[in-house]
Amino acid sequence: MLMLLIASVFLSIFVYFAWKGSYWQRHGVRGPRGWPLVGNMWSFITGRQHYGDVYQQIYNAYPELPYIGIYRLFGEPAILLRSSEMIKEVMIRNFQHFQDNVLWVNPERDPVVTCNPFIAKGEKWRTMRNELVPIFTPNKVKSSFPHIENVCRKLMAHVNENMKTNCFEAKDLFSKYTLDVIASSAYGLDGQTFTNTNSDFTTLVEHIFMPNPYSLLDSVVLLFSPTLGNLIKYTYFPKNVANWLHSIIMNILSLRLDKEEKEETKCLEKIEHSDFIQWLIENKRKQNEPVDKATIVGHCSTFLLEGFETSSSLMAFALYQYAINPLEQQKVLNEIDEVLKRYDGKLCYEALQEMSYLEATMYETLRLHAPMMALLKHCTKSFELPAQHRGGQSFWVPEGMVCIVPVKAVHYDPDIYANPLSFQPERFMDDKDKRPPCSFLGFGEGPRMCPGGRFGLAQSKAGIVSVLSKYSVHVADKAQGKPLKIAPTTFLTAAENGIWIKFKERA
Ligand code: HEM
Repeated sequence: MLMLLIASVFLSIFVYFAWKGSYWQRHGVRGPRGWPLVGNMWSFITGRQHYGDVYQQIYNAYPELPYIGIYRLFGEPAILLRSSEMIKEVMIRNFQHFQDNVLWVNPERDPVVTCNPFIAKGEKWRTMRNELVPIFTPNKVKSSFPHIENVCRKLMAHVNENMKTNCFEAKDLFSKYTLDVIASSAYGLDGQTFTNTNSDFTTLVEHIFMPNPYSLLDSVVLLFSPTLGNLIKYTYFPKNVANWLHSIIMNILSLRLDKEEKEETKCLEKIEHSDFIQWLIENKRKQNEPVDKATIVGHCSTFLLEGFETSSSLMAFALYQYAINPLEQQKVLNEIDEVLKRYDGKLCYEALQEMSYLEATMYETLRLHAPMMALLKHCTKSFELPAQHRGGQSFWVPEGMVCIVPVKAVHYDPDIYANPLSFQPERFMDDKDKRPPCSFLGFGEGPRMCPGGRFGLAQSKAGIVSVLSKYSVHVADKAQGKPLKIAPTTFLTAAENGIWIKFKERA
C-alpha cells in the first residue's frame, strides 16, 4: 500500500513537470527544451554562467526567430525577445502592457526602497519617477558640477599619494569616487571616502554589489523567487545601511525644514543649499504639496543604490578598455588635451560636453560591459505577439509572464555590431543612426529608461578626465596576461577578481 502511495506521488510529480515543461510545445512556440525545476538555467544555478550569458546562448541559437519560448528557474515559461522590433514593442510601443520590472523586493522588509522607481510598480512607479526626473535635467546636472569638481580634486590627491605602490583596483577606486560624489551632490555631505577608511560610506555601502558568497542566492531571490526570499527573510537594502541612511537623512531634513520654519517666522534670509535633497524639497513647495520625509529618505536610497555602482563600474571598465587598447586611449588623451587647452586647463561642464570621442568610448564600454546584462519586464496586461514562425499562430502573453530583453546578446550580436568583441568607439560617432531601434540598451529604453544617465555620464567623464589629464592607464603588473573574468553570480555586471590597473605620468 505504502509502495503504491510513493509510486503515485512520484508519478504525479513526473506528470506535473512533464506537463509544465511542455508549455511552449502546447502553445506552438519554439525554443529550447527545459529541465524540471532548473528550466534552461542549469549553468546559472550551478554558478558557471551569468544569467545574461545563458540568455545570449539561447538568443544565438535561434537567429531566425523574433522571440523564443524559454523556461526560467522552477520551470517558469518566459519569452526571450530577439528581434529589435519585438524589443521595441515591449519597451516602447506597448509599454502599458509591460510596465513593471521583475525584481522581487518585499515592501515590509525593505520599506525604504519601495520608492525606488526601478523597484516600484504601477502608479507608485509613475509618481516616484516623476519626482526624480526634474533632478536630472541638463541644468540641474550642470548645477551639481561644483560638487563633482571638488571630488575630482580628492580623487587626484588620492591617486598622487598612492603612486608609490601604483597598483589600483579600479572598481574600488571609482566606488570611493562615485560614493563621495553622491554624498556631496545628493545629500550635501562630505563622504570622506578617500580620507577615512572607517567612513560610513566606505564601510557600509561600498561593497553592497560586489561578488560575495551570497551573490547567487541574492540573484535567485531578486529575479526568480519571492518565496525563497520570504523563507530566508532576504533584504535588498541591508538593514544596517537602511537604518544608517534613514537616520542621517532625517537629521538633514530636520535641520533644513525646522530651520526654515524658524527663519520664516523671524523673516530672516534662507540658507542656500544646492543638492538633490534641496531640489526635491523645492519641487514639492512649487507644487504646493507637503514634504513627506519618508519619501525623501526613499529617494535618497535610490540615489545611493542606482547612482554609485553603475557609474563606478562604467569608469573601471572604461579604464580597463583604454589600458588594453592603447590606440583608442591615445585618441582620448589627445581629445582631453585639446579641449582642456581651450578652457585654460580647467575641467568644467562645458568642456566635458565637447569631448565627443570620450563620450563614444563610454557608450562602447557600456555596450561591452552593460551593468545589467538583461532587463526583465512583467506582462501587466495580456498582449498578443505575432506568429513566431511561418505557419505558426499568434501568442497571447498572459498577465504575469516575464519577457526578457537580453541586453548582452543584443550588444554582442554581429548583425548589429560588426566585430562585436572589439572595442570600437567610432561606432557611437559615425554609425549610431544606422542601427535598428533598441540596439543600445546600456541605459534601457522607453518610459523606464534610466533617468539619471546624464548625471552618471557627467560624473564618470569628469573623474576619467581628471585622471587621464595627468596619467595614462595600463594593466597592473599583477594582472598582466590574465584575462578579465566576469563574475557569473552577481545581479549587476562585476569583475570576478577586480580590475587591476596602474598609471604612468604623462610627458
Ligand atoms: C552610467 C551610469 C548609469 C547607467 C549605465 C545606468 C543604467 C540603468 C539601466 C540599464 C536602468 C534600467 C532601465 C530600464 O529598465 O529600461 C536604469 C534605471 C534607473 N536608473 Fe540608472 N544608470 C546609471 C546612472 C544612474 C544614476 C546616477 C541614477 C540616479 C542617481 C540612476 C537612477 C536610475 C533609476 C531611478 C532607474 C529606474 C527607472 C525606472 O524604472 O523608471 N541611474 N539605469
